Order: sequence, then C-alpha cells, then structure tokens
Amino acid sequence: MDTITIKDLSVYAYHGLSPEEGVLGQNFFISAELSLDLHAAGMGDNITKTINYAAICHFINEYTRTHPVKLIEAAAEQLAEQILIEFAPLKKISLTIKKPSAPIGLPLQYVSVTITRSWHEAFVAFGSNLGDRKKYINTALDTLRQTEGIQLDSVSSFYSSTPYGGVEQDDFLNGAVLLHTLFTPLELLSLLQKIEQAAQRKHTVHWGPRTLDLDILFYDNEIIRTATLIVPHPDMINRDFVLKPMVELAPYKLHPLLQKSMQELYAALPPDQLHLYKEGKPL
Ligand SMILES: Nc1ncnc2c1ncn2[C@@H]1O[C@H](COP(=O)(O)OP(=O)(O)OP(=O)(O)O)[C@@H](O)[C@H]1O
Ligand SMILES: Nc1nc2c(c(=O)[nH]1)N=C(CO)CN2
Repeated sequence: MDTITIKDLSVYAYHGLSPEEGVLGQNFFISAELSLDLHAAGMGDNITKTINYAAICHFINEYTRTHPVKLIEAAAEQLAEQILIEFAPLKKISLTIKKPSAPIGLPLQYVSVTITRSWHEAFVAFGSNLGDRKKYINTALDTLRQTEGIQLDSVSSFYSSTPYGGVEQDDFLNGAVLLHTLFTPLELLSLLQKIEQAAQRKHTVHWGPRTLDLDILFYDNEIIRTATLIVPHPDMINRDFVLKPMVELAPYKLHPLLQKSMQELYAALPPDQLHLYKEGKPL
C-alpha cells in the first residue's frame, strides 16, 4: 500500500471532559496516514484515481469542529470511521490527535492518541428454509446495505438445496456475500444475530428449520477461536451450499488454514455431500 500523509493539521474544537473545554475550546493537531493504491493516479496524473488531500483536510476540520466529545479516543474513533466511509478508495487510516493545551497543570508538549482502522473483507453465508425464504434473505441483504460501516460488494446466486445434517425439514435457499466492513468480527457477529432475530429466527432444533441463518465464513485471513465465534466457519468445507456460492464470489481465495482454494474444496466434496439442485436436477 502507498500512503498520503497529513501532519499536524491545526483544528479548533471543543473536545474535553471538563465543561470549560466544551465552552472555550482549544487547538488540536491532527495527523493522518492514509493507505491506498496510488499507482494509477501517479501513472495517469489523474486526481480521480486518488483522494484529494485538500478535501480530507477540510473534512477533518469541519467534522472535528462540529462533533465535540469528551475523550480524544472517541474523537479519533469517530473521525477515522467517517473518513473511511466518506473517501471510498481509502483502505486504512492511522490517525493521531494531539492535545497540547490539555488542562493538566503540569508542563508538557502534548498528550495524544493514535489509532489505526481499516476496511476488512468478510464473506457471509445465508440460508433460509421457513416461510418466504427469498423475502427473508433479501430483507437481510437490504439491512446490510443500509448499515453504516458495511459495504456489500457482491451477492452470489440463490441456490436451492436439500437439507444437510440429518434433520428432516424443507429445502433451503442458500448463498453467500462478499462485504467490506469497519466492524470487528464480534461486532459483525452481533449485527448478523440482530438481523436473524428481526426475521423471527427461533433457536429450537440444532441444524433445524430457520427463517434466516447468517454465518461468518471468513474475516480477512484471520483465524478466530472464541466461545462465541469460530472463523473460518468450521463446517463450511463440508457444505456444497456454502462452497458453490464461494466459488462464484472468489474461486481462487485460499482457506487460511487448509491453503486450498474454494474451487479445490468444492471439487473435493464426495458425491454423497451434494445437496444443490436446479430445476429438479442435481447441479
Ligand atoms: N463463524 C460463525 N458464524 C456465525 N455464528 C457462529 C460462528 N462461529 C460460532 N458461531 C456461534 O454459533 C452459535 C449458533 O449459531 P446458529 O444457531 O446459527 O448455528 P447453526 O446455524 O445451527 O449451526 P451452523 O453454524 O453450523 O450452521 C451462535 O450463537 C454463534 O455464537
Ligand atoms: N441445505 C442446507 N442444509 C442445512 C443448512 C443450510 O443452510 N442448507 N443449514 C443448517 C444449519 O445451519 C443445516 N442444514
């Protein structure tokens, strides 16, 4: 990644814990290191292929002045998120906010916070086999599209599939999406669970019928094992109704633990693990 750097932009703002700071205001110095690919802009001498640093400086100035908070941590968090949302080609930002006039009563140059935030790539599988399956899935996709901090990049076809896992139940509609997000993995899980709940999802039978199921398949190339979240999804490699949509979205993506591509994993499924069909015939 290449970088554009803004150093110590002086902004008069009203951040602070004490009421006086909120009334009087003070100078803050804001620095940003912006990571993006600058090759095309450099080769073409073309401003549309990069971010206008003047526009970012004015955005930082305006946003910081008009969004007072108590902590410089909060100021940095909110500003970093808004910059990533507003300036789309940006992948990552490292942001420093310095507060030289912090009311400490001791001589110092400044106090500061530095945070680094970026867009993360995630793949999410969806499934439904109760009620109006298409509607549950489309409503969920619309909610994702409307969520600040999520960019829905591509949606696979919807696949019909017979049930996997031994529970007798109706057929599923399955698929997967590629999205970019500013959410952490646990924040993403919590959002997906809220969307499931909004579809009146009930947890009754294990692997049983459901209006909506949303599973995180991948989050960047992270390997996560906590009590509530396992990524990559541990059972995805056995599921054609997950691997086939993944082949459509990212055929060459490697599973970070197995180092096998989606194409390879799908091709390696045994015939008795094939559940997808179209117009009454197996896929
Ligand atoms: N990668 C993941 N994506 C979604 N949920 C996960 C993941 N890893 C662990 N979980 C946990 O699994 C729990 C059960 O989820 P859910 O009821 O959707 O499972 P399931 O759909 O029946 O099974 P499966 O996840 O094998 O399809 C959730 O509460 C969540 O905390
Ligand atoms: N075909 C199909 N079978 C399943 C599915 C699913 O999404 N599709 N989900 C399950 C539990 O998550 C259990 N079995």
